[in-house]
Amino acid sequence: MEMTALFNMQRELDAFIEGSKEITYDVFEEKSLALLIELSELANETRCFKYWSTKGASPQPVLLEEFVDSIHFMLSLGIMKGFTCDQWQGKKEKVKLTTLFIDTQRVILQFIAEPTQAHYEKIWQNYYSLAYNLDFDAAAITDAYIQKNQKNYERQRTGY
Ligand SMILES: O=c1ccn([C@H]2C[C@H](O)[C@@H](COP(=O)(O)OP(=O)(O)OP(=O)(O)O)O2)c(=O)[nH]1
Repeated sequence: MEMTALFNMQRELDAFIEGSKEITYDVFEEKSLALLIELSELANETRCFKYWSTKGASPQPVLLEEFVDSIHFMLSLGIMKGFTCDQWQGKKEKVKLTTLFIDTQRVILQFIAEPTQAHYEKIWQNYYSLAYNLDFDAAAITDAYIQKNQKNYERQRTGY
């Protein structure tokens, strides 16, 4: 998946948010924690680990919105550190979701401890697997990203 357009949209959104909230300090840790939380919110909506319950996953649009919140913070962290992901690729392999969520938490924590391009790419690969295992295709992700990106502007404008 081609990512240049999304990186550009994210750069503009970040500048808008940081301007409107007058952010003058380094928010790398804040964005990193936000990413971990968005990942957990997605896991929670899939309910994949809730062996104690018979209730199923939330509807696909709910999962997709949680997913693209993570994508916002992934793009944003890359922009902060000068890292890219020109072609988003990964494995097309059905795996156990719970294991994949834990592994993704692990690679995010690795990146936070040591923010390198290699660690950054590893997170993108995990998110590719998440997308594949949750049946999101490139077009659906792009559409949902654009929609949430617009919503984020509206929220800033309405004093969120
Ligand atoms: O510098 C930033 C800060 C935030 N966001 C975006 C990412 C995400 O899409 C949204 C924050 O997530 P969410 O919408 O879940 O925010 P929340 O404050 O947790 O929402 P709620 O109060 O509805 O739970 O803001 C950015 O893109 N760049």
